Amino acid sequence: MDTTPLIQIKQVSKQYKGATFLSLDAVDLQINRGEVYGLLGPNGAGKTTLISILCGLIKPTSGEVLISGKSFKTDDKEIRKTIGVVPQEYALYPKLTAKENLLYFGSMFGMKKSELKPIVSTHLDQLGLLPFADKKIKTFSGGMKRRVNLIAGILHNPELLFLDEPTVGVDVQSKQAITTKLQELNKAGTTIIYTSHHLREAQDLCSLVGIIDSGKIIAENTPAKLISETEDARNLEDVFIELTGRELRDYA
Ligand SMILES: Nc1ncnc2c1ncn2[C@@H]1O[C@H](COP(=O)(O)OP(=O)(O)OP(=O)(O)O)[C@@H](O)[C@H]1O
Repeated sequence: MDTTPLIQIKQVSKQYKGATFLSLDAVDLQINRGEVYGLLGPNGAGKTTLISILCGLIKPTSGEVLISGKSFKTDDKEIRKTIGVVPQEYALYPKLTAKENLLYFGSMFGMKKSELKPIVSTHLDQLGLLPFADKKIKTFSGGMKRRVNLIAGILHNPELLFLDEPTVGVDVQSKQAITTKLQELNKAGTTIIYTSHHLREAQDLCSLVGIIDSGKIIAENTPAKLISETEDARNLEDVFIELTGRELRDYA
């Protein structure tokens, strides 16, 4: 069995061009296979920045990221085959149907149409979307688009899946369909790293939680340990407020 940590983040910092501050400040993190890791933090904490670096979308200013011991600097293509990315913004074409979108995204992973068709149908079915497979995305609700967005990231059965707020702005039914699907993927062996502002959801879903604030990881543990080790905390929201404070985090 491969005992190399799936993700190693060593002293990763990020200062965007023109910025006067660090969006990530010397982050060290190690994530093992099989985890559902929730990256939680207030607005502007650095969650999207960290996840974007981990999936190779942007480069850190300094520090090192290793995925299965490999670096994007030398093994970019190889790493990309093993990861799936579900971004915060929809990556879907509104004028194409759900099925057409998914066949297109699957082809980007080098998958053949004949191979893709049954995979697309299975995922659409499991997420309650099979009756809408041939309808254009522009007619879909937010929750339906989020579910198609998720499928687009998992067609190639990635070993490691990154999701940036996969349940933002969806109704309870869609939220449940998405979290159930994530649990099934994890059971089947996919390691999941995701960001969310839904702390109740993260408490139920995550095996490990990292709380990030001002570009630094300020706490990391299982949800149960974080709750039991924080005085008077009844849930993850209490822990979050205790660690990050009540002050509003508006930024522009
Ligand atoms: N492209 C960019 N250029 C300059 N600054 C940026 C850029 N993207 C993000 N930032 C800044 O970096 C900091 C971290 O932003 P990031 O989007 O990673 O936070 P977040 O935790 O994902 O926030 P949210 O919960 O609001 O999505 C913020 O101060 C943000 O303004």
